[in-house]
Amino acid sequence: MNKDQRKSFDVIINAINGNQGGFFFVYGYGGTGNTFLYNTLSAALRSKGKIVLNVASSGIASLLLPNGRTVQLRFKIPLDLNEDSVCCIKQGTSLSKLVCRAKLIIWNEAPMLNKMCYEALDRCLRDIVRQILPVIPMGSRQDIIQAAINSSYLWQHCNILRLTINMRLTVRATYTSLIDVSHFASWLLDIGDGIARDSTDGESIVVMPDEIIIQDFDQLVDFVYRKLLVNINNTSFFKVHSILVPTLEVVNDVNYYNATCGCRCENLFKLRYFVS
Ligand SMILES: Nc1ncnc2c1ncn2[C@@H]1O[C@H](COP(=O)(O)OP(=O)(O)OP(=O)(O)O)[C@@H](O)[C@H]1O
Repeated sequence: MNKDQRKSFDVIINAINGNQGGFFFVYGYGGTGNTFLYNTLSAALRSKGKIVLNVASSGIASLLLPNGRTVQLRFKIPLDLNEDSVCCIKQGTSLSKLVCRAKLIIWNEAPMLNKMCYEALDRCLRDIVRQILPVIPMGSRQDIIQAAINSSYLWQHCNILRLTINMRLTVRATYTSLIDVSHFASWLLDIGDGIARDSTDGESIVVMPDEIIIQDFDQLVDFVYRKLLVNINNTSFFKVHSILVPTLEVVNDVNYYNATCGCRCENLFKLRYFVS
């Protein structure tokens, strides 16, 4: 573990070993090793026979944790929430016993959900014991802030632990490429923080450096599916080579390119995102 991960690990493990209880928020942007830390915590506690409940706000995020479940499934959080909602866990059931015996609940991608989810779990637990914000359809900026975890009454009890080292970029970097990598990591952070360019009005134009731009499909397909024809029947090759694109039109363009160059690539996922 790096020093940030070690510090967070120790704070959480000490709180568990000392039976102090606690509510922690691990604050780290993508690649700083959040998942690595959760997996290490789970393994450390489970290896001593302690119960860890790994949950996540989405099905995809739950797959990243050992025995992960969605939070709605694990804690029976109602889908239609209001400020008085509680989880549908009945006293005396095996689920309530499991939750009571758990030493740690790890909630991956927590800020994605409305604060009413945590508050429902909090009420239920009282009875029996730089990420994506919640999606509010057609909601304004104020609506989203109002629904976010840090607007909850629980936030004042939260101990914030920070992860700052981008492990995804540094783990395989050679000593000489570390400087480039750290520049790239801080550029990514500036984009996330909205300070890569002037953004006083909430919008800004970010100029992408030439070296990270792929100009045409030839280059793109060659870059992602190098040695494609050799691996055409190798399913594990396609598990680790995918192209994410912003719109359906680009999916069609890339598929068309692949089809016409004699290659069938079915691993083309589309990703819609909005930059504001
Ligand atoms: N202490 C570490 N030692 C070695 N490798 C590490 C360490 N921490 C993280 N990594 C590696 O760095 C990469 C990114 O880590 P991880 O997936 O945990 O980040 P993350 O913050 O969860 O990212 P994201 O939010 O984008 O999923 C992974 O390949 C992971 O194995």
